[in-house]
Parts: sequence; C-alpha cells; structure tokens
Amino acid sequence: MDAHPPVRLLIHGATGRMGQALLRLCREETTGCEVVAAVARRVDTRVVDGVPRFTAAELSGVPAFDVAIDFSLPEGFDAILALCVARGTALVSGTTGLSDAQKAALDAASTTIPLAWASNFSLGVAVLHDLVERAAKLLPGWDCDIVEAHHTRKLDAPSGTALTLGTAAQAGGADPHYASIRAGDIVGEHLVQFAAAGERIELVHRATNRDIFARGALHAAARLNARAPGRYRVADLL
Ligand SMILES: NC(=O)C1=CN([C@@H]2O[C@H](COP(=O)(O)OP(=O)(O)OC[C@H]3O[C@@H](n4cnc5c(N)ncnc54)[C@H](OP(=O)(O)O)[C@@H]3O)[C@@H](O)[C@H]2O)C=CC1
Ligand SMILES: O=C(O)C1=N[C@H](C(=O)O)C[C@H](O)C1
Repeated sequence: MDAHPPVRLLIHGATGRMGQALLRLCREETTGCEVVAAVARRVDTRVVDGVPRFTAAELSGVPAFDVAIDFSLPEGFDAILALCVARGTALVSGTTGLSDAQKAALDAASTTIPLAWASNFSLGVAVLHDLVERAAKLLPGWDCDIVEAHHTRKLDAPSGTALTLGTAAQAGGADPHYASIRAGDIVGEHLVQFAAAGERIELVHRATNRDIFARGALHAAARLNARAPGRYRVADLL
C-alpha cells in the first residue's frame, strides 16, 4: 500500500496540446498524482475520464487541490496565479510569453506559495542551459545566434526557451541574436550557435514528443507539493 496519498492536481489549459498530454500521462502512468479538476477557457463536456471540467469563469469554485499545473496562455495566467495564492497551493507553470508584470507577480507570489515556472520542462534543455553558459564564457567575442523552430500554432516568438537560453548566453558574456521558424508540426527545436572566423560550434536540442515536457512538469508537481514558499528551478526539483 502507498504510504503517501496522491498529489491532487488541477490542470489549467486542460484542452490544449500540453493539457491533453498531462491528462493522458496521469491516466496511463504511475505519477503519484490524481487530477481533481481540469480547466480550460471553454468546456464542451462536464466530466471526461472521471475528471470534472471547469471553464475559466468557474475557476474560483474548483474543488480542493494541492498543486496546479498551468500550460495555458498569458491571458489565463493571472487567474491561476491568483487562485493558488488565495488557496495557499503550489503552482507549476510552463506558460510562455508572459509580460514583465506577470513575471514580477510570479516573484511576489513566491513569498507566500511554492512556485516552479520554467520555459522548458525537459531534462535536455536544463543541461543545454549549462552548456550554453559555459560555451559563452569560453568563447569571448564570438557571435552567438539562437534559432528556434516550432509548429505553426505557436503564438509567442522568440520561444520562452530561446529567451531563457539567451539569458544563459548573456550570463557567459555573449550578446545573443534570435531567429524564429514556424513550420508544420515541429514540437520544439533550439539551436545555439557560436561562430568566429573559420569555425563554428552548434549546440542543438530537438524535442520530438510533448510527453517530455509533461513528465517534467508532473515530476516537478510531485516534488513541489508541501514545500516551503519560494521560487524553485527545474534543477532544484530533479
Ligand atoms: N515550459 C514548457 O516545457 C512548455 C511550454 N509550453 C507553453 O505552454 C503553453 C500552452 O501550450 P499549448 O498546450 O501548445 O497551447 P494550446 O493553445 O494547445 O492550449 C492552450 C490551453 O489553454 C487554455 N486557455 C487559453 N486561454 C485561457 C484562459 N484565459 N483561461 C484558462 N485557460 C485558457 C485553452 O483553452 P481553450 O482551448 O478553451 O481556449 C487550452 O486548453 C504555451 O505558452 C506554450 O508556449 C508548451 C510546451 C512546453
Ligand atoms: O509552445 C510550444 O509548443 C513550446 N513552448 C515552449 C517555449 O516557448 O519554449 C517550450 C517548447 O519548446 C514547446
């Protein structure tokens, strides 16, 4: 018998590409989590696979949960952050394209609840982040370019991951430039290139399946549950 009760999850953005991946993994894999509410802007069916669905307008009335996982859009982000603060629950968010005010609100909320926001929940990108900072430090004066490619439905550009990798490059002393490609159904690819006269280094991450992001977020949720308030990085929760 499992000594720990399951972590009760609210999935915010439940009908989207990421939301559907999260709900499927919670059904099919052993995650230590149980989805108690699925929220999207619009809802066609009230209960799907035993999980009650709520519209964004009904958010304040959702049942008790331990951790919210948010993969929605910037226009939905303020409401889920406010709900987690009001209920004193943890929040894992992968929503990209947040404004500076929303990023400041994340910092403010982390004084009262445990929070993990990341532009990319894959292990590979967490490692790439460190490699980029190290390469930038070792290659002063080299040109640094970050090229990201995603599916045509993606709304923000450059991607959140590209901007985070850019921060790593800047921490190493580089001055990165960005380019974005939107084509077909590309899940997510990031190339960080360092170039000088006569030579070039390319560091690349290619995601071929959204489950890597969803598994990373579920792992973060299980680890974040019942932690002290604060802002946690993916690396802190491995
Ligand atoms: N950090 C990471 O590892 C990753 C981050 N992402 C990011 O996650 C986000 C979602 O991506 P993706 O799943 O592809 O997007 P989708 O467009 O497929 O899904 C968005 C979801 O959010 C819901 N939504 C939109 N507006 C609101 C609102 N105001 N209130 C509540 N729910 C809302 C949508 O509901 P409805 O359909 O009813 O409008 C839908 O369920 C993006 O910001 C993306 O960049 C994506 C992959 C990995
Ligand atoms: O919207 C997506 O799809 C993705 N968004 C994230 C980002 O903006 O970096 C992460 C991943 O690349 C997929």
